Amino acid sequence: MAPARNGRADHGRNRRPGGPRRTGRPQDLVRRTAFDVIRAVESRDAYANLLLPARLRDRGLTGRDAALATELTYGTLRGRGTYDAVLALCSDRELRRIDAPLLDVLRLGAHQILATRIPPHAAVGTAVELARSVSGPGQAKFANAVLRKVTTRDLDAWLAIVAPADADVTTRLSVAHSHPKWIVSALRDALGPDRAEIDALLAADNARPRVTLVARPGRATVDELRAEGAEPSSYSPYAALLPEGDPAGIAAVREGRAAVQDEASQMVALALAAAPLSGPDARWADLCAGPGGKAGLLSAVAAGRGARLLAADVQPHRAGLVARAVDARTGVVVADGTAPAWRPGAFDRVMVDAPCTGLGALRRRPEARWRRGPEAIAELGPLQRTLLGSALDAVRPGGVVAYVTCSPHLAETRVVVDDVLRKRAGVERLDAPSVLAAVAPELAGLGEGPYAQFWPHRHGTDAMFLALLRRADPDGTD
Ligand SMILES: C[S@@+](CC[C@H](N)C(=O)[O-])C[C@H]1O[C@@H](n2cnc3c(N)ncnc32)[C@H](O)[C@@H]1O
Repeated sequence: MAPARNGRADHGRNRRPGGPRRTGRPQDLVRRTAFDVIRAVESRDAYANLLLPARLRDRGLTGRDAALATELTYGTLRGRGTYDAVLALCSDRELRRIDAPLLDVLRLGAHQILATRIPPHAAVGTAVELARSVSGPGQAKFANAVLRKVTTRDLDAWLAIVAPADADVTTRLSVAHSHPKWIVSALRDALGPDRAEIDALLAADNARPRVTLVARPGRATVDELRAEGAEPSSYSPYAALLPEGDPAGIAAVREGRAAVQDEASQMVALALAAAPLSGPDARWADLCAGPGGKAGLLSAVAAGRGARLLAADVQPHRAGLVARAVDARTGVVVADGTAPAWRPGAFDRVMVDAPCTGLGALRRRPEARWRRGPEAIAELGPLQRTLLGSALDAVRPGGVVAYVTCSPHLAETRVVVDDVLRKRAGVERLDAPSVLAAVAPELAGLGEGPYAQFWPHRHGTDAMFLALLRRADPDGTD
């Protein structure tokens, strides 16, 4: 059940030596910081994962203080759907009539009361102080009344009321796991009818993801990462898990020889490199390369095989990030993949990691689920289809295209591939689960094929989708 009860927060021990007092005062810097980030996310579409580290730095919050501020920010953003359902029952005002900043204070308070170990009286006290400084004394009284009601039950007891067992399944799951209904429906469609599995998936979306590193082959080794505290990982031969600490503390990461990269993201790049093809195998391309996760791995694998990668992105600053992730042999260009600057059939292997809703990475982007609605699917569909078509034009007969999304939504995955292939003869679907299993034999649970779908609750990775498509080669032997 969500929100995750994984809070390790202990407000009594979060005082910075010589810093402001932390409890019950407006200068409670930890909660203020969490509030400021939550507000910026809600009011000006800021990204928590970018803004929070900057605010922590500005305010000199480190160690336990930084960990608490991070937990409160992410936990509140993730759990918003559940907390709003509880707050609606505890408030004599409709939530839409509450000032937006005050509502954020209430959500932050509800998170502390229901999903952390912070004693309820301290959670209420600090939230009321925050409400006073944000909205004035009258609103602080209101916040006090609402949050005191929240303290009358624990999370399970509230869930029994706001997400009762006899409610319609999508509604119950949506409230209990704090996901918008349209996302619950889409995930159920993609995952299949198993009720326990959808529960597990939604819970996994609310858990903190582990930090996975990639040792870019030829530039760093997994042993080197392990010597600096990383642990073995399950699937990718280049992956290691970092149980704690800052990845930037590892020399290979600082030097760009290793990086933070989800393991499914590594595996889909390795699957493109491993897909069987006949004939030359020297020219590879990544049409949507920014910020360079998959291109960084592909360029290193290509270098080891005497091949060369061309990495493109339509956005100049993202192409700039790619240039920092790849080796010097790799070409990096600012180019629109739908209006290619390369001749047809120029490449042997092509990656198209299409822009998508990112529904497969909800663990990492706590606010993402509230940011866009189902209309995003329709908006992205034409671009996804055009990019896949361009990739199929860019690969030579006999060459292979990987179509990848960090989303399991059927309308962004198999429906896109099936639509494009329906209008195009001479393209074969390779069995992506088998190709992946050839890279990592213990990898299972990716679906029946020919497409492969990773899942957070099964694989501990993002929900990444992979289709491997090979152009027919009239002269080939396959
Ligand atoms: C899902 S991200 C790619 C992530 C990347 N492959 C990685 O592993 O780090 C999609 C990228 O496609 C780029 N993009 C969007 N439209 C594009 C287009 N028409 N041509 C090329 N790139 C495009 C975006 O700028 C974005 O960087």
